[in-house]
Amino acid sequence: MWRVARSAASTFRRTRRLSTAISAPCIVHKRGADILHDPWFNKDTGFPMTERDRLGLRGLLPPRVISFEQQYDRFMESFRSLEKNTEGQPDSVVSLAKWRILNRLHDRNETLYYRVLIDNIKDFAPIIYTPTVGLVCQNYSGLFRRPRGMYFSAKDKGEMMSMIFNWPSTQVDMIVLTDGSRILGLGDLGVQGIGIPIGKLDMYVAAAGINPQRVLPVMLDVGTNNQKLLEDPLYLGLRQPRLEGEEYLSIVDEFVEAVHARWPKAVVQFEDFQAKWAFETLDRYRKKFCMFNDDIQGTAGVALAGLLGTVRAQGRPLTDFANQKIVVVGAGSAGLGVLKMALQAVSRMTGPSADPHFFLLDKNGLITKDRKDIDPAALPFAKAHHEIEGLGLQEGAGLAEVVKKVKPHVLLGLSGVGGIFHEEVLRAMKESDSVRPAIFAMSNPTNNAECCPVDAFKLAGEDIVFASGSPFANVDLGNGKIGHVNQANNMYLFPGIGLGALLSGARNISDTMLEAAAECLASYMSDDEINRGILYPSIDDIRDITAEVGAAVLRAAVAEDLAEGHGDVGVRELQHMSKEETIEHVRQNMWYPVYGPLVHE
Ligand SMILES: NC(=O)c1ccc[n+]([C@@H]2O[C@H](COP(=O)([O-])OP(=O)(O)OC[C@H]3O[C@@H](n4cnc5c(N)ncnc54)[C@H](O)[C@@H]3O)[C@@H](O)[C@H]2O)c1
Ligand SMILES: O=C(O)C[C@H](O)C(=O)O
Ligand SMILES: [Mg+2]
Repeated sequence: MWRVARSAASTFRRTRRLSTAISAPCIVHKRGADILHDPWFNKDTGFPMTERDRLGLRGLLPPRVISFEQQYDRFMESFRSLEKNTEGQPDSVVSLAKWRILNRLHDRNETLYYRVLIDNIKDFAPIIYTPTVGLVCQNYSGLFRRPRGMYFSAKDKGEMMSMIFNWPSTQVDMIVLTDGSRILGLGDLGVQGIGIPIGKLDMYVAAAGINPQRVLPVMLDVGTNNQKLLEDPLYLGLRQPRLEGEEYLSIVDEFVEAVHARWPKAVVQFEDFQAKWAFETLDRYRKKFCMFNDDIQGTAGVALAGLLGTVRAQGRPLTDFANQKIVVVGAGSAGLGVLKMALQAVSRMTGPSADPHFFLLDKNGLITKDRKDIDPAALPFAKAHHEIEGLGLQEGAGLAEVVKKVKPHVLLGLSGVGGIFHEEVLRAMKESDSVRPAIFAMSNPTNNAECCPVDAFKLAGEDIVFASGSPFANVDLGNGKIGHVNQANNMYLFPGIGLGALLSGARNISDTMLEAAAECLASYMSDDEINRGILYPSIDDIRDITAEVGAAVLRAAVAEDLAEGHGDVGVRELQHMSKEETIEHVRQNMWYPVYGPLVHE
């Protein structure tokens, strides 16, 4: 008989049971082996005898009943031995091995999977989410064993309204949708991009407590322009170039209508669409449905919270944000989203005639009003001749030159280009006009980060504030000093935005709701943390910060008259909740994984 040691290192949290999690019976329409093969209901050896009798499971399992806690410890032990056994092997091999062991558990027993994920989020987020999820997407066709989520392809035109009813769950609250055209900084990965909605929704379950039976990852396969994939005999997506123009939009329209016909109150998050479609679809749907684009809007809020934290770290009042010189590298969905929200923040501080000191670069260098065929979305941030002539800058100036001449307070990268903040650029940041310059290398995954923190602290100086999109270890600066590495990733906001929108029953997601989310994150950190260069909470606290962000978003929806209520809780009730009551209400509505009694019907 195997024995599971109750090791002191067990992370199983007995005290975390939330009152709503104390298991209401769960109705199951299956019996016997069908239950064991359904990860939503399966408890493996954890089925108590009475339940085995009730559900026709007697004899289908070994006789001994193993507790949830023992199962948990056994999984963690196999995970830790896998870590030991793969020591010294290439990072990609180790990461994929870790992803496989977690994915197998996900496929078998969702309750246990989400419990280990929640309790060990710091260790497991980099596997199920960024950066390993990028590697999984790159290798998806080879890794594919079981489907997860739904696939709507260009060949399904005219069928989507009936296809949506193939999804087995009666209720869906949260949908993450991609067309695979810009997966992290890895480009067009076609159908293989489904890994991103799956990873994002895992974060929704772990951070926002969305019931995993009510999430739906979706791939909209309109083809791919990735030649390597088109030539790969194992590629699982449509082997055709991407649809464009009206043909493309008609597919997205049909999907969105089908979803809203079946689940009118589901929140839809658009993720990793190439910039032109990211902006176009956001414009097209945001007033009609409860949706948002995470790369444009979620990222903007997280970056703004970090930028406001940077002002505090400099010992300046928040209103000084209006005077910060910020160089943004990358004028795509993320970079433009950040600048738009930053501009709104400056306008709130200084009035409509705000004149922020933002400099925007894309692959052709500094963007000015002299740029030919300028992207209209970049126009508000393009520099006029008179604004830069004193600095000796002109259209298309390179990054190193811009940094040397502008001496920015903040250098923020959302370019997708690894290492673009090279030595010359980082050394130039040492001459910044700020006492505490900030470097945000926000591109994902790890190899696409604009620089690594070791180089940043070494070349730009130990006083910098540093943030990256993918996780990196803190830097040992010697003399007992630590260079803190923040993870500026939209995971700090999208779960709360989605949860707040859902629980308010918002008709749509307004700028005010998104501002409320960003402000909540910005004010979460104490002065002491900020002084130590810590801009965001530890990922261990992600459930807590998500409850607060969710409440802030909900309250903003109510204040703006966008809320229609959710479930038994109507708008009136939401209106009468204090801030603390709203946070408690949000917490009470977060799903938490425990084995509840199963009742057959
Ligand atoms: N940390 C986060 O939370 C977060 C959120 C969203 C996006 N991202 C990351 O940001 C990156 C960009 O995402 P996006 O959606 O904006 O992509 P995008 O393709 O829409 O935009 C990329 C931009 O970078 C510019 N660029 C390319 N090469 C450049 C170069 N050599 N110098 C300067 N600019 C260059 C392009 O011209 C374009 O404007 C991706 O790596 C993505 O993973 C991170
Ligand atoms: O997925 C992430 O880690 C963040 C962001 O949405 C991205 O596209 O890089
Ligand atoms: Mg994204």
